[in-house]
Amino acid sequence: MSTPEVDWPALRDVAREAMRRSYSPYSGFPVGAAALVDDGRVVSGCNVENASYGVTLCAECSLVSQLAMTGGGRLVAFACVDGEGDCLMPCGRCRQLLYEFGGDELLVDTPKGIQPMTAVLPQAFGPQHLQ
Ligand SMILES: O=c1ccn([C@H]2C[C@H](O)[C@@H](CO)O2)c(=O)[nH]1
Ligand SMILES: [Zn+2]
Repeated sequence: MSTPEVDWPALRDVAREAMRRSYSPYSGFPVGAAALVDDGRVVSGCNVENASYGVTLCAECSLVSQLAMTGGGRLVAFACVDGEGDCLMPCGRCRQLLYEFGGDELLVDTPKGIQPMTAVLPQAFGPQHLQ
């Protein structure tokens, strides 16, 4: 899929649905994430917090778990929303997490428009560096 057809409004809606499943009693900051997979599947996730705050899982963690558990594949488009349903940038750790499964071509919904991972995580470290 070189220039993937992405239904961004639909992907954002899936992220908003996922956000409603958030377990975030400590921050009060629910997050939902959704991604299109190269076989047409859509995977999603929400943040899951913990009384030991640092153990918290970002929404992207649950998304990549769902990716693996539903058959793997490559991420081609990603959207993340906050509790208002507005576009949210993934944290630094999650950019790395997404890079593993989407690489440079992964398209990310940002407040500045749709951007490739090369803009979201420039000069990324990835599996290619372990060769
Ligand atoms: O990329 C991000 C950034 C933050 N959060 C969550 C973690 C925490 O539960 C809350 C506040 O940081 O937002 C995510 O799920 N993804
Ligand atoms: Zn994160």
